[in-house]
Amino acid sequence: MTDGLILRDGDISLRDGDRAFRLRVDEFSLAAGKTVALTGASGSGKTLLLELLGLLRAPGGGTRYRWEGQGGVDLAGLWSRGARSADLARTRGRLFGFVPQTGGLMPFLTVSENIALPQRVNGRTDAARCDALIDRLGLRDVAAIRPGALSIGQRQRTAIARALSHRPAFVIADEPTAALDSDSADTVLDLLLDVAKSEGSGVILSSHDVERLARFDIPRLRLSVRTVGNAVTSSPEAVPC
Ligand SMILES: Nc1ncnc2c1ncn2[C@@H]1O[C@H](COP(=O)(O)OP(=O)(O)OP(=O)(O)O)[C@@H](O)[C@H]1O
Repeated sequence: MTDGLILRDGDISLRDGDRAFRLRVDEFSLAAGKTVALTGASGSGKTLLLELLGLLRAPGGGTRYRWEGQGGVDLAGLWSRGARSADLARTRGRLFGFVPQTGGLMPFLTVSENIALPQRVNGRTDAARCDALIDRLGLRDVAAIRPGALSIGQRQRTAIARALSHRPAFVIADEPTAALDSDSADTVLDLLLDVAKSEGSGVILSSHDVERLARFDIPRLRLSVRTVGNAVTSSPEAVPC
Protein backbone atom coordinates (compact mmCIF):
# COMPACT_ATOMS: atom_id res chain seq x y z
CA MET A 1 0.00 0.00 0.00
CA THR A 2 1.45 3.39 -0.97
CA ASP A 3 -0.80 5.49 1.27
CA GLY A 4 -2.90 4.24 4.18
CA LEU A 5 -2.88 2.73 7.65
CA ILE A 6 -1.37 -0.68 8.37
CA LEU A 7 -1.62 -2.32 11.79
CA ARG A 8 -0.02 -5.71 12.40
CA ASP A 9 0.15 -7.88 15.50
CA GLY A 10 -2.05 -5.44 17.41
CA ASP A 11 -2.47 -6.61 20.97
CA ILE A 12 -4.14 -4.85 23.89
CA SER A 13 -4.87 -6.53 27.21
CA LEU A 14 -7.17 -5.05 29.83
CA ARG A 15 -7.58 -6.47 33.28
CA ASP A 16 -9.99 -5.68 36.10
CA GLY A 17 -9.65 -8.09 38.99
CA ASP A 18 -10.42 -11.53 37.58
CA ARG A 19 -11.83 -10.18 34.32
CA ALA A 20 -9.50 -9.99 31.35
CA PHE A 21 -10.18 -8.64 27.88
CA ARG A 22 -7.71 -9.03 25.04
CA LEU A 23 -8.00 -7.45 21.61
CA ARG A 24 -5.86 -9.23 19.06
CA VAL A 25 -5.53 -7.87 15.52
CA ASP A 26 -3.32 -9.89 13.18
CA GLU A 27 -3.67 -7.33 10.43
CA PHE A 28 -5.78 -4.28 9.71
CA SER A 29 -5.22 -2.04 6.74
CA LEU A 30 -7.10 0.83 5.22
CA ALA A 31 -6.00 2.59 2.04
CA ALA A 32 -6.38 6.37 1.82
CA GLY A 33 -9.88 7.45 0.89
CA LYS A 34 -11.50 4.08 1.69
CA THR A 35 -14.17 3.26 4.27
CA VAL A 36 -14.52 0.32 6.63
CA ALA A 37 -17.03 -0.44 9.39
CA LEU A 38 -16.35 -2.36 12.59
CA THR A 39 -19.28 -4.44 13.77
CA GLY A 40 -19.75 -6.92 16.60
CA ALA A 41 -21.70 -7.47 19.78
CA SER A 42 -21.73 -4.92 22.56
CA GLY A 43 -18.45 -5.23 24.48
CA SER A 44 -16.60 -6.93 21.60
CA GLY A 45 -13.95 -4.21 21.42
CA LYS A 46 -15.06 -1.87 18.63
CA THR A 47 -14.32 1.27 20.62
CA LEU A 48 -11.04 -0.21 21.82
CA LEU A 49 -9.94 -0.84 18.24
CA LEU A 50 -11.01 2.66 17.17
CA GLU A 51 -8.99 4.08 20.06
CA LEU A 52 -5.97 2.02 19.08
CA LEU A 53 -6.24 3.14 15.44
CA GLY A 54 -6.85 6.78 16.41
CA LEU A 55 -3.77 6.95 18.66
CA LEU A 56 -5.96 7.44 21.72
CA ARG A 57 -4.80 4.24 23.39
CA ALA A 58 -1.31 2.83 23.68
CA PRO A 59 -0.71 -0.33 21.66
CA GLY A 60 0.54 -3.38 23.49
CA GLY A 61 4.13 -4.54 23.04
CA GLY A 62 4.83 -6.09 19.64
CA THR A 63 2.18 -4.02 17.86
CA ARG A 64 3.33 -2.62 14.53
CA TYR A 65 1.36 0.33 13.25
CA ARG A 66 2.35 2.60 10.41
CA TRP A 67 0.95 5.33 8.26
CA GLU A 68 2.23 4.85 4.74
CA GLY A 69 1.99 8.38 3.42
CA GLN A 70 4.35 11.33 2.98
CA GLY A 71 7.38 9.18 3.68
CA GLY A 72 5.68 7.03 6.30
CA VAL A 73 5.30 7.36 10.06
CA ASP A 74 5.87 4.68 12.71
CA LEU A 75 2.64 5.30 14.62
CA ALA A 76 3.25 2.60 17.25
CA GLY A 77 6.71 4.06 17.87
CA LEU A 78 5.19 7.46 18.74
CA TRP A 79 4.11 5.98 22.09
CA SER A 80 7.70 5.29 23.13
CA ARG A 81 8.00 8.84 24.52
CA GLY A 82 4.84 8.46 26.61
CA ALA A 83 1.16 9.22 26.18
CA ARG A 84 1.73 12.96 26.57
CA SER A 85 4.41 13.23 23.92
CA ALA A 86 4.04 16.28 21.67
CA ASP A 87 4.81 14.20 18.56
CA LEU A 88 2.02 11.80 19.40
CA ALA A 89 -0.51 14.61 19.94
CA ARG A 90 0.60 16.42 16.77
CA THR A 91 0.34 13.29 14.62
CA ARG A 92 -3.00 12.31 16.15
CA GLY A 93 -4.36 15.79 15.41
CA ARG A 94 -2.97 15.89 11.88
CA LEU A 95 -4.01 12.41 10.79
CA PHE A 96 -7.37 11.94 12.47
CA GLY A 97 -10.71 13.64 12.94
CA PHE A 98 -13.11 12.10 15.47
CA VAL A 99 -16.89 11.79 15.48
CA PRO A 100 -17.96 10.50 18.90
CA GLN A 101 -21.27 8.70 19.37
CA THR A 102 -23.03 11.68 20.92
CA GLY A 103 -21.23 14.55 19.27
CA GLY A 104 -18.72 15.34 22.03
CA LEU A 105 -19.06 19.05 21.24
CA MET A 106 -17.77 21.83 23.47
CA PRO A 107 -20.93 23.15 25.18
CA PHE A 108 -19.61 26.69 25.63
CA LEU A 109 -18.70 27.16 21.94
CA THR A 110 -21.11 27.85 19.08
CA VAL A 111 -21.50 25.44 16.18
CA SER A 112 -19.09 27.44 14.01
CA GLU A 113 -16.58 27.78 16.87
CA ASN A 114 -16.75 24.02 17.48
CA ILE A 115 -16.10 23.40 13.79
CA ALA A 116 -13.13 25.80 13.80
CA LEU A 117 -11.59 24.24 16.93
CA PRO A 118 -9.49 21.47 15.30
CA GLN A 119 -8.12 24.05 12.87
CA ARG A 120 -7.00 26.23 15.78
CA VAL A 121 -5.51 23.27 17.64
CA ASN A 122 -3.64 22.13 14.51
CA GLY A 123 -2.57 25.65 13.49
CA ARG A 124 -4.53 25.51 10.22
CA THR A 125 -7.06 28.34 10.46
CA ASP A 126 -9.27 28.38 7.38
CA ALA A 127 -12.52 30.33 7.82
CA ALA A 128 -13.61 29.69 4.23
CA ARG A 129 -13.43 25.95 4.79
CA CYS A 130 -15.51 26.20 7.99
CA ASP A 131 -18.07 28.19 6.04
CA ALA A 132 -18.15 25.61 3.25
CA LEU A 133 -18.64 22.75 5.73
CA ILE A 134 -21.41 24.66 7.51
CA ASP A 135 -23.26 25.00 4.20
CA ARG A 136 -22.52 21.45 3.07
CA LEU A 137 -23.84 19.97 6.29
CA GLY A 138 -26.91 22.21 6.40
CA LEU A 139 -25.87 24.06 9.56
CA ARG A 140 -26.16 27.68 8.38
CA ASP A 141 -29.28 28.43 10.46
CA VAL A 142 -27.69 27.13 13.67
CA ALA A 143 -24.09 28.26 13.13
CA ALA A 144 -24.25 30.83 15.96
CA ILE A 145 -26.02 28.51 18.42
CA ARG A 146 -24.46 26.45 21.21
CA PRO A 147 -24.82 22.62 21.14
CA GLY A 148 -27.28 22.54 24.07
CA ALA A 149 -29.97 24.03 21.81
CA LEU A 150 -29.42 21.64 18.88
CA SER A 151 -31.25 18.46 17.87
CA ILE A 152 -29.23 15.25 18.04
CA GLY A 153 -29.04 15.14 14.24
CA GLN A 154 -27.73 18.73 14.14
CA ARG A 155 -25.14 17.80 16.79
CA GLN A 156 -23.96 14.84 14.75
CA ARG A 157 -23.72 16.96 11.60
CA THR A 158 -21.72 19.53 13.58
CA ALA A 159 -19.45 16.74 14.85
CA ILE A 160 -18.87 15.57 11.26
CA ALA A 161 -17.99 19.09 10.12
CA ARG A 162 -15.67 19.45 13.10
CA ALA A 163 -13.99 16.10 12.38
CA LEU A 164 -13.26 17.17 8.80
CA SER A 165 -12.41 20.83 9.32
CA HIS A 166 -8.62 20.42 9.59
CA ARG A 167 -8.49 18.10 6.54
CA PRO A 168 -7.47 14.92 8.38
CA ALA A 169 -6.38 11.92 6.34
CA PHE A 170 -8.84 9.71 8.28
CA VAL A 171 -12.11 10.17 10.15
CA ILE A 172 -12.83 7.85 13.07
CA ALA A 173 -16.51 7.67 13.94
CA ASP A 174 -17.75 5.65 16.92
CA GLU A 175 -21.35 4.66 16.24
CA PRO A 176 -22.10 8.02 14.60
CA THR A 177 -25.74 7.16 13.86
CA ALA A 178 -26.65 5.20 17.01
CA ALA A 179 -28.57 8.05 18.64
CA LEU A 180 -30.53 8.97 15.52
CA ASP A 181 -33.85 7.91 14.04
CA SER A 182 -33.63 5.96 10.81
CA ASP A 183 -34.06 8.87 8.37
CA SER A 184 -31.60 11.09 10.25
CA ALA A 185 -29.15 8.17 10.44
CA ASP A 186 -29.29 7.81 6.65
CA THR A 187 -28.77 11.56 6.18
CA VAL A 188 -25.84 11.73 8.60
CA LEU A 189 -24.11 8.64 7.19
CA ASP A 190 -24.65 9.85 3.65
CA LEU A 191 -23.10 13.23 4.50
CA LEU A 192 -20.18 11.68 6.37
CA LEU A 193 -19.32 9.35 3.47
CA ASP A 194 -19.98 11.94 0.79
CA VAL A 195 -17.90 14.72 2.35
CA ALA A 196 -15.08 12.32 3.30
CA LYS A 197 -15.03 10.91 -0.23
CA SER A 198 -14.89 14.32 -1.87
CA GLU A 199 -11.99 15.20 0.45
CA GLY A 200 -10.13 11.92 -0.07
CA SER A 201 -10.37 11.16 3.68
CA GLY A 202 -10.56 7.53 4.81
CA VAL A 203 -13.36 6.61 7.23
CA ILE A 204 -13.30 4.02 10.01
CA LEU A 205 -16.62 3.73 11.77
CA SER A 206 -18.28 1.36 14.17
CA SER A 207 -21.92 0.39 14.01
CA HIS A 208 -24.45 -2.18 15.18
CA ASP A 209 -26.61 -1.44 12.17
CA VAL A 210 -25.54 -4.14 9.73
CA GLU A 211 -28.56 -3.59 7.47
CA ARG A 212 -27.67 0.09 6.99
CA LEU A 213 -23.99 -0.73 6.35
CA ALA A 214 -25.03 -3.22 3.66
CA ARG A 215 -27.38 -0.68 2.09
CA PHE A 216 -24.53 1.87 1.97
CA ASP A 217 -22.21 -0.82 0.58
CA ILE A 218 -19.65 -0.35 3.36
CA PRO A 219 -17.13 -3.20 3.80
CA ARG A 220 -17.33 -4.75 7.26
CA LEU A 221 -14.94 -6.20 9.78
CA ARG A 222 -16.70 -8.11 12.53
CA LEU A 223 -15.11 -8.39 15.95
CA SER A 224 -15.73 -11.92 17.10
CA VAL A 225 -15.21 -12.95 20.66
CA ARG A 226 -13.98 -16.15 22.30
CA THR A 227 -14.47 -16.63 26.02
CA VAL A 228 -12.43 -18.98 28.16
CA GLY A 229 -13.29 -18.71 31.85
CA ASN A 230 -13.08 -14.99 32.70
CA ALA A 231 -10.81 -14.22 29.76
CA VAL A 232 -12.32 -12.78 26.57
CA THR A 233 -10.33 -12.52 23.36
CA SER A 234 -11.64 -10.52 20.41
CA SER A 235 -10.36 -10.40 16.83
CA PRO A 236 -11.67 -8.78 13.66
CA GLU A 237 -12.60 -10.89 10.67
CA ALA A 238 -13.74 -9.70 7.26
CA VAL A 239 -17.41 -10.24 6.52
CA PRO A 240 -18.15 -11.33 2.94
CA CYS A 241 -20.19 -8.70 1.09
N1 LIG B 1 -10.14 -2.66 32.72
C1 LIG B 1 -10.79 -3.62 32.04
N2 LIG B 1 -10.59 -4.91 32.33
C2 LIG B 1 -11.19 -5.91 31.64
N3 LIG B 1 -12.05 -5.68 30.63
C3 LIG B 1 -12.30 -4.39 30.31
C4 LIG B 1 -11.69 -3.29 30.98
N4 LIG B 1 -12.12 -2.14 30.42
C5 LIG B 1 -12.96 -2.50 29.42
N5 LIG B 1 -13.08 -3.83 29.36
C6 LIG B 1 -13.86 -4.62 28.39
O1 LIG B 1 -13.37 -4.32 27.10
C7 LIG B 1 -14.38 -4.70 26.17
C8 LIG B 1 -14.34 -3.80 24.98
O2 LIG B 1 -15.11 -2.63 25.20
P1 LIG B 1 -15.54 -1.68 24.00
O3 LIG B 1 -16.09 -0.45 24.63
O4 LIG B 1 -14.41 -1.51 23.07
O5 LIG B 1 -16.69 -2.53 23.30
P2 LIG B 1 -17.67 -2.10 22.14
O6 LIG B 1 -17.66 -3.22 21.14
O7 LIG B 1 -17.33 -0.75 21.64
O8 LIG B 1 -19.06 -2.08 22.90
P3 LIG B 1 -20.42 -1.24 22.63
O9 LIG B 1 -20.96 -1.75 21.32
O10 LIG B 1 -21.30 -1.63 23.78
O11 LIG B 1 -20.06 0.22 22.61
C9 LIG B 1 -15.68 -4.78 26.94
O12 LIG B 1 -16.11 -6.13 26.97
C10 LIG B 1 -15.33 -4.29 28.33
O13 LIG B 1 -16.06 -4.96 29.32
